[in-house]
Amino acid sequence: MQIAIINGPNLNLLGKREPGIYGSTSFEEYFVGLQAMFPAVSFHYFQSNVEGELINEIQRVGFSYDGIVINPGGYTHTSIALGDAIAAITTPVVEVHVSNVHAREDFRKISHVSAKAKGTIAGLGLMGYELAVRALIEK
Ligand SMILES: O=C1C[C@@](O)(C(=O)O)C[C@@H](O)[C@@H]1O
Repeated sequence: MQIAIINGPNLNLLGKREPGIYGSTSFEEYFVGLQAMFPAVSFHYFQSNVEGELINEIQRVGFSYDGIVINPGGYTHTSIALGDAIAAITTPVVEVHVSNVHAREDFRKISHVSAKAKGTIAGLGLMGYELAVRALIEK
């Protein structure tokens, strides 16, 4: 089983960035444990701060992989093109947010991705990624 994890802008700074909101673990550290939790899954990790690169990656994996876990970062709230890319592909997508976007500024309550995703997990920290993987495996 092949699952792609796609992280959007500023998520390369997890662990350093606003640790009170996003925690003090980097994604790279967390990813080691995540892979150990699901030995039967072949993971591919991609992070970019560039909207078009995220769309290219969604298109690249979106017709052959078994699942995509995406945290689109700030593009969640602004990018119609990212939502369109998720609507265009056949691979199921689970949207993850480390923080509880519904308990923060109003602009974070809007997502151009949620309606195109199988489901959304928000506010459970990095654990959201493992829950998303479980959902993709069990569906
Ligand atoms: O960059 C991010 C991270 C985020 O997607 C999260 O994981 O909580 C929430 C977004 O609002 C924010 O722009």
